[in-house]
Amino acid sequence: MATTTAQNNLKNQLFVGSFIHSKKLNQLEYLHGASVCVDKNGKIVAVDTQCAGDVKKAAATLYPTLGEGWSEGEVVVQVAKEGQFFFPGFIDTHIHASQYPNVGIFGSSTLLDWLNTYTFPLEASLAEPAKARKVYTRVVRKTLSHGTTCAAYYATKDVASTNLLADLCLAAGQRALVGRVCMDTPLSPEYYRDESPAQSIAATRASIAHIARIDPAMALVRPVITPRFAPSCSIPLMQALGALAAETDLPIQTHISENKNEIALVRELFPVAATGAADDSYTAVYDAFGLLSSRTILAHAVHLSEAEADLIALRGAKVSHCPCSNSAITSGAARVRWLLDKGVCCGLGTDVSGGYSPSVLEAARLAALVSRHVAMGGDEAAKLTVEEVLFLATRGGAEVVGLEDKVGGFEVGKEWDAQLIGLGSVGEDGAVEDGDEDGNVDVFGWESWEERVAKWVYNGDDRNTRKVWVRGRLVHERK
Ligand SMILES: O=c1[nH]c(=O)c2nc[nH]c2[nH]1
Repeated sequence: MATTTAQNNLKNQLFVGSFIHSKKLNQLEYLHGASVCVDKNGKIVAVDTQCAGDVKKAAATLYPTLGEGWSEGEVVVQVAKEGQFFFPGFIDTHIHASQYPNVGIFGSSTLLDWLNTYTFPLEASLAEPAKARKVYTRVVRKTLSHGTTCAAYYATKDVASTNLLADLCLAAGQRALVGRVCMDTPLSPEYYRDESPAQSIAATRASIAHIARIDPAMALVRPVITPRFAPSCSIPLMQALGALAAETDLPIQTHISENKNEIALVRELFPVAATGAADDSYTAVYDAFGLLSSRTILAHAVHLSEAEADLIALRGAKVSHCPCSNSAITSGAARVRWLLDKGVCCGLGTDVSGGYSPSVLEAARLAALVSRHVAMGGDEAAKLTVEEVLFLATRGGAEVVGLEDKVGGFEVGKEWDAQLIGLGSVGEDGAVEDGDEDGNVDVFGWESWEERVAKWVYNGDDRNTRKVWVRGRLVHERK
């Protein structure tokens, strides 16, 4: 596996072959023998569905759309082989970069003891620069290798290493929201806690300023205001973070209603008399502090009441569904169909390291399985299809992180955030022909395209992710 760092001098590009992307929640569009032209800024300038996979024909139609100043020899052509397809990059709407070394390490814990036993000690240790560099370099490379072109990252409370994570995303060419984690209550140990609300805000501002310096246009990396979750933030800190969000218009990410003991704790720590909230629900607490808006990403949302889901829909806040973590640390089964039916926008989160896998494809697969458990619990309509989980992994995720105008599908005007997927093709002698001997997906040739995609969702992994681009730049290539 090799990850290519971002190239500085991007060329115009022509991609030719099969393209698959979500049209809507329950529909994938299959474009075969098509071509997509991407300009030097990484923007899709033209899509041709009529070229029958003929590069010359595609070039004749599409090159003029590049406008002035291009010449034929300068356009880089990438043709997907028979059976391969381009797919939009995955969007991980909730991942703790700082917890990556702990993937798979959670024993039999549940949220609150998991935080104390495994999570806070590791996160605190990343204040050591060399360790932070090692961990963050690895997590960015690893997620890119799984086709994650955009991630909403939690770092730690340490400003220097949070800034380093932003630097590394930019250098590797990964689109990212990077949040310095705010937490000032005794829920976390003294060695890993903000000294005061004022210090927490000052540190957050320092990280925001750094990210604004390294990527002023927020072309790739942007800051995200990150109250860890209500129990780790005091009332004055929650108020100050709400004010900061109003002042900066930045996105917000936090956790909500993941675990029943956590919900009871929120009720205890945030009585209505102290917050002025409309009621004593978890959602009303965020709302009372101006932290529930269309720019808010709420991870988990497992145990919401009817009224809370309605309030989330009303405010236009978004939900990051984290089926891997919700299963691993036994938080519960989020009712995604119920949220979608209420008009709540949902995406997928790996939630490393509550979740044991950094792969959004794995999150998609687990979203399908968890929805079947919800269905077996009595809600037959809860089952999510392959088309639906892939929508959540791409277009849904794009909306969750506020980038739906830029990424998530292959339309003119969007940026080329894409992955080239190759599945193992079984030959006459039973051997795999596609240089993919070690892959997990075997295609025999008689499957429909819908069946191939289903096999990818249920059996695929990073071995199928041959190339990955962000804003037109090749950021990962599997050798
Ligand atoms: O899954 C989770 N991971 C975390 O790090 C965390 N912190 C608060 N609540 C959390 N939930």
